[in-house]
Amino acid sequence: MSPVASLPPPPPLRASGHCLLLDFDGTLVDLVDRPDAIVVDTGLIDLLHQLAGTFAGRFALVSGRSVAQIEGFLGDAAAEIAVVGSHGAELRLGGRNIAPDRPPALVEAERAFSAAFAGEEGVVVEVKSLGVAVHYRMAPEHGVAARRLAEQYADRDGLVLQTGKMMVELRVGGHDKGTGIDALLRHEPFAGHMPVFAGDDVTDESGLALVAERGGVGVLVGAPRETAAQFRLDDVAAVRAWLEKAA
Ligand SMILES: O=P(O)(O)OC[C@H]1O[C@H](O[C@H]2O[C@H](CO)[C@@H](O)[C@H](O)[C@H]2O)[C@H](O)[C@@H](O)[C@@H]1O
Repeated sequence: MSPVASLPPPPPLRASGHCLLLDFDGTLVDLVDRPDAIVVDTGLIDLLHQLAGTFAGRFALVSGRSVAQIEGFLGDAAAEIAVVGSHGAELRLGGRNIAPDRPPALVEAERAFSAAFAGEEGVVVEVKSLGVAVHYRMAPEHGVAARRLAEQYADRDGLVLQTGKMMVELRVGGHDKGTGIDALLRHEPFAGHMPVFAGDDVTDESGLALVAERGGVGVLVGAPRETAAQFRLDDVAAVRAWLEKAA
């Protein structure tokens, strides 16, 4: 881990010998109040198409969202891109999906979250294929209660508690973005290529650490913090400007 210090911006992206892996929320799209309210503009869709071509298919999104959610946001563009979803638990590559079963305890947690926060304005319960999250960006005063409730369900059926930006989540354990990227790099066309990964959240740190271990390029997006990344960009706009130069 690098101490909190100023990291330089990343070098220009090179497709030759590299593969490109990008976090989604906070890296490619700006964070907004509600998980379903992100804006995927046509400029982003065009950029993703171009990057898939430039990297000859060695291009993946690595997200805490499920593969199905990413596909829903990207539409046809998703077909050309590999997706590591659900914090590393799911992999969709070449039209094939690899994912564990949904544990029954997630259904119970989903019911408990929905009951606890029903009618609480500003709290959003997000149901995912391998996780359930409580978002309190619009009502931060509910953060402590959300975490306490999540703690009650953590460890049931192997669920783990995952914190994120203004949210707490219960998700299938045994995976993280590092293990997800590791799995991806074992498959063609990614195998044998140096990974470049950019992400903003603490959940991206396992991915940044894995990439650093492999001698790849890790880019922290956002304010300086302790990180395994070697480079930093300020925000989504800076990430997109960096990607556009390569596309
Ligand atoms: O790994 P990521 O692709 O960065 O996904 C992480 C989480 O992103 C989403 O939540 C975050 O973005 C929301 C929309 O901007 C925002 O309202 C929320 O506060 C953020 O935490 C998504 O909803 C989660 O499922 C992902 O795990």
